[in-house]
Amino acid sequence: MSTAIRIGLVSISDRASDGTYEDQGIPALREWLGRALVSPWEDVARLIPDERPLIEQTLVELADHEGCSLILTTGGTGPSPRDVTPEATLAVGHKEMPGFGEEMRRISLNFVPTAILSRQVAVIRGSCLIVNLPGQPKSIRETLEGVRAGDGSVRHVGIFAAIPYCVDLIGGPYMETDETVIKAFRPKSAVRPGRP
Ligand SMILES: Nc1ncnc2c1ncn2[C@@H]1O[C@H](COP(=O)(O)OP(=O)(O)OP(=O)(O)O)[C@@H](O)[C@H]1O
Ligand SMILES: Nc1nc2c(c(=O)[nH]1)N[C@H]1C(S)=C(S)[C@@H](COP(=O)(O)O)O[C@H]1N2
Repeated sequence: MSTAIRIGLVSISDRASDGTYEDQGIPALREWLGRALVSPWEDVARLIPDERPLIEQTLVELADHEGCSLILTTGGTGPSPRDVTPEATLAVGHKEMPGFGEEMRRISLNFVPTAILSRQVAVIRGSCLIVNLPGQPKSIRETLEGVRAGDGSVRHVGIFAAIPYCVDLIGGPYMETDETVIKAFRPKSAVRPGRP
């Protein structure tokens, strides 16, 4: 039995956190991970406003004290004055992982021309990978799972395909996925015997 990975889910929204509307970020993240992951996992969820010190403090708490190997944030990546998630993420990161942001913007352009307005980044802090997703709840599935053709075949692979191997490389638990949702890619040498 493999160790359950702890995944931080951080919804960053002024209006969801003050009750103006119901938060759909954390439910959407849970729903997608529930379909995508076949190995054990548990989440540590936080709903917070777009306040840079609070975002930094939350990311540090989840990475350093809650034992999260992966944190997914949603919201606050756009150009508005209150959108500061990328700045907070970069401030707590030890190493930037630019490929995630680049690839998410490419994937998202298949859905909306305003994809280029998302300044999303990803970083490694210690043994935790932190990835920003946009705030629109539907963008969670779009970026993690990618683009499908009308017949369900994959046209553009989602960024989650690269996350299990990245977590391996930083010392986290071995994550396995349901390949009908997202196929995790690992080099052959990194695939554990008896596992996909
Ligand atoms: N947590 C959320 N729950 C439900 N819908 C959301 C959430 N976050 C964002 N949205 C929707 O996605 C849109 C774009 O997200 P964005 O992060 O830019 O929010 P915003 O316009 O800065 O406002 P806020 O921070 O108050 O959610 C929002 O205007 C809202 O319609
Ligand atoms: N996949 C996907 N990416 C997306 C979107 C979307 O609907 N789907 N919305 C875009 C829009 S309209 C904005 S303003 C930016 C920033 O969103 P955020 O401030 O909610 O993080 O994400 C962009 N990326």
